[in-house]
Amino acid sequence: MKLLSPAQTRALDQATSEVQGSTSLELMERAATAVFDWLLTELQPAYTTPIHLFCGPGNNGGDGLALARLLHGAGYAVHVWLLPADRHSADFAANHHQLPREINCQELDAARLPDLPADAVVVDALFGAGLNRPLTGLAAAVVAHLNTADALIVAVDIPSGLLADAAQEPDNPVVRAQYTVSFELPKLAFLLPQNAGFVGEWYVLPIGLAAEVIHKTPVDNYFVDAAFMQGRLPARTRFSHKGTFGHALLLTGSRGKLGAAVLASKACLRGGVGLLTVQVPAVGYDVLQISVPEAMTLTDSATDFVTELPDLKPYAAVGIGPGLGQENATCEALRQLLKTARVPLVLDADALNLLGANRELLALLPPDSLLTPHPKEFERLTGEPARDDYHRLEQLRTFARRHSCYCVLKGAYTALATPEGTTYFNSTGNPGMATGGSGDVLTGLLLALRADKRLSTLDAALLGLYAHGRAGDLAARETGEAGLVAGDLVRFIGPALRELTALPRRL
Ligand SMILES: NC(=O)C1=CN([C@@H]2O[C@H](COP(=O)(O)OP(=O)(O)OC[C@H]3O[C@@H](n4cnc5c(N)ncnc54)[C@H](OP(=O)(O)O)[C@@H]3O)[C@@H](O)[C@H]2O)[C@@H](O)CC1
Ligand SMILES: Nc1ncnc2c1ncn2[C@@H]1O[C@H](COP(=O)(O)OP(=O)(O)O)[C@@H](O)[C@H]1O
Ligand SMILES: [K+]
Repeated sequence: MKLLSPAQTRALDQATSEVQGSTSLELMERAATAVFDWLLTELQPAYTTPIHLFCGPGNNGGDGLALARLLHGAGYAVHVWLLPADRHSADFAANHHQLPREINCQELDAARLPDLPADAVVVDALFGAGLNRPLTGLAAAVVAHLNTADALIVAVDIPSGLLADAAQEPDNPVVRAQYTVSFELPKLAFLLPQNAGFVGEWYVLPIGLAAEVIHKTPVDNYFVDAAFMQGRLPARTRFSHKGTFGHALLLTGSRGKLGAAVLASKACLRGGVGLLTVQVPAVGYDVLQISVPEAMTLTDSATDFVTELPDLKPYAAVGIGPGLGQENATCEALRQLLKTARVPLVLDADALNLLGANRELLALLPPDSLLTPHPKEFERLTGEPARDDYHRLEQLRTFARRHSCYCVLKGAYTALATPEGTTYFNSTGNPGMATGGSGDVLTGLLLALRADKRLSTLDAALLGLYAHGRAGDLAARETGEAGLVAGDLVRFIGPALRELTALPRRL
């Protein structure tokens, strides 16, 4: 799915009306009906549940008024609160006109803001995508009032006061919703940790906006969902052999961190690599041979950490980082790798920390390298703390462009920035994956996919991120989130990849 800017969303609304020969008022009715259906299905309010709709002067308020009419028509107890304004949008006015007289509808007054009991549902339809400045005065007072209430808050399109795709001052008034119900496409704001307390759990409801217009709209940001990924992994042909899927080399492990080596190795094998060779310090030889018999093991001349590079000729891709440690000799091996590698590289964990501590090495990164930092590792890479999540995304884009690499920023909606300036946000995964070793599993899986010559760098990265999160979702069904450990992810890589495999062509 594409992530559109507010200006593009407005243009899409207009183009939809033109292409479909419908009016914007009809579009508003579709939007309100979608929220109505969602409310009844997901929240299942009792007929006695008080539903308070707070409506602003624009089309977001118009959505709220149309929703109030639909809820009232279905027999629910609604109360409409209007934010006084000099000007109203035409579709607001049309829906205001259509509001049945029996509905209790009042203007908001700062001196007498309504009581909102804990069992009430509040619908926040004050401001949506049209927000162009921080809320002040009565609007700000209403937001503060909603935020102190115990009622359940459902934001229409976006919590009022929040910008759809840009940073704002931390103390700007913004509604803290439990649910946000948006239309057709998600908004960038929903994907950033700093907004989680405002957005709550979010839903995107299809309202039939023109698919052909969305298709033609150029964007920098994508939300990677199942439809986007379906069939991206080519099926294996009958006569495939080990060579088809590549021979990967993984440089990993140090004393006390061989678990990372084992997890990454297992993930690489489950990711479908043809052959895997793992270079570990001597202390890791028995561990690897016994835990991962499918992998070949090379031992370093050093006992406790990796210091050497084997001859790189046999390998289709090289991964480095999990459990590696940051010894000087390891850094030299990394430098050697960056200088000599002519095949795809996947760099993670301590390999990134070494890059951060020796930033001159960044100039040696071969083009199309894949880096997988979490936010702290990313900060070490750039050496500049991010002001907020938007700034960090900007840094990510700049980094990927400047170093011609594919850079991942791991988290709840892991972002992948490409050298061309596009950012992809992964949709799979769950908080159960916030457990030691999850990242090592990702590195192994990505290494397997980079060794597969059938895949572009972008497809390998997207498949790896999506399948890793999906493996987490499948695992959590069995273990629950708290009980999930990184080894469980390994078990579900196969099923996750199977879901993404292209079906044979049929007539
Ligand atoms: N996406 C879709 O497909 C569909 C979208 N639909 C709905 O339309 C919504 C967007 O509606 P919208 O453009 O009328 O803007 P909205 O957010 O109601 O603001 C209204 C006006 O408020 C003003 N204003 C701005 N900031 C302010 C502030 N801080 N304090 C005070 N005033 C402020 C500003 O006017 P100004 O004062 O600048 O002239 C602005 O124009 C969208 O979120 C969704 O709910 C559906 O109906 C159909 C399908
Ligand atoms: N709340 C979450 N939702 C989805 N994925 C998550 C969440 N928390 C962590 N993850 C995923 O788990 C992995 C953790 O990686 P990392 O921080 O490197 O862990 P480690 O260093 O312990 O291996 C990342 O791929 C990240 O995207
Ligand atoms: K809103």
